[in-house]
Amino acid sequence: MVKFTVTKKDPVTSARTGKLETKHGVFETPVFMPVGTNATVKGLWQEQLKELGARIILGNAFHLYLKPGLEVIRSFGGLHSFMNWNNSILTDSGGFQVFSLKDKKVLDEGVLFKSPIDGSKIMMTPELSMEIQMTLGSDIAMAFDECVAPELDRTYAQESVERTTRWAEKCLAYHDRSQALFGIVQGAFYKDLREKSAREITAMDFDGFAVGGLSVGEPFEVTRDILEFTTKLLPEDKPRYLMGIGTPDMIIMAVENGIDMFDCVLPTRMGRHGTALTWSGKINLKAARHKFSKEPIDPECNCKVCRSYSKGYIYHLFSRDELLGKMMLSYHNVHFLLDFTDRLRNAIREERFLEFKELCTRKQLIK
Ligand SMILES: CC#C[C@H]1NC(N)=Nc2cc3[nH]c(NC)nc3cc21
Repeated sequence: MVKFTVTKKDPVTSARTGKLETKHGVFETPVFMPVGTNATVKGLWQEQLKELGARIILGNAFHLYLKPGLEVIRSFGGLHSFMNWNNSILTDSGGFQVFSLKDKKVLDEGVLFKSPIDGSKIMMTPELSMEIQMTLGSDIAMAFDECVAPELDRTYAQESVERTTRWAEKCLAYHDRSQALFGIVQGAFYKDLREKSAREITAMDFDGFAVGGLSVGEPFEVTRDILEFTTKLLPEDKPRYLMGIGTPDMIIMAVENGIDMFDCVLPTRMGRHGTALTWSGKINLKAARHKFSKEPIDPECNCKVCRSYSKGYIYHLFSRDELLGKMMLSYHNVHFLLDFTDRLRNAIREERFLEFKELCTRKQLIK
């Protein structure tokens, strides 16, 4: 179970702060959750995540079911002890991952696909997704949903919303509630389908609600419009989670619309490719202009990388494709987003949210 309380509401916007308690600790929201798909946040080890202040990370039912598999996870007594992480974990259900596989078949009982690891046939069902997540022992599990490409026609989008609702009912019927269970609202970019999905999913006994299927390449204004519409349909007293977002402009927009939780692979993915997030925007550490720079990545950042290493050194590491360069930028970017979210939370608490948003606009962190 999770205990969620709203602790402060912004007087002007839907932004709020909250407190979320799981059996692995208490943390404040809005919260950024680093993604640790294969039981690792790529490029950082758990002590570094802890020192950066990460209080909850993501795992993934689909990936962990394929490898190392449930037998190994069971033998370690769950994901927390397997990866030696004693803060909170949210596991995704696999819905999004199976959706991205090319040769899959969506049936009423679930999704039939070939394992990308050994080609074996697997039927991922709502029940199997729940079994996997209960075995992982995460603090928060996600319902198994059908993810569709947003450009799909309305007819299929409607069928998919109906399937996601039926699968949500199966998840609730099967789950033993040994962990919190969140429902996921779908409906692509159709407001009437978003309303239908929100009405059906929030009528069920979930501990929190996620909005899926946004920030998949659509214009920012479309994301904002659909998110504003959908979030208003979610109960105020339960956590609201926007899946898969994590750039400063998306975070500000999501929080302004009442979102409490968000996750994104971007900080570590961008880190591995040489891009750093800074308080004056993104910089590419592979650019030759940094070759002789004695400066830190970001003079406004107090992370260990910015306190000890120069852009010139990191440029050199990337020029030799050295592992350490990727690790340093991943560390810095995760720190940046956790620090950004901390400052955002403080701004809401002190009724300075719009001031903070204005500061981010001036710094060209957001549009
Ligand atoms: C359609 C849909 C949907 C959501 N369903 C589940 N189970 N997980 C997700 C993970 C995501 N990551 C990103 N990144 C952009 N978007 C996501 C959306 C979902």
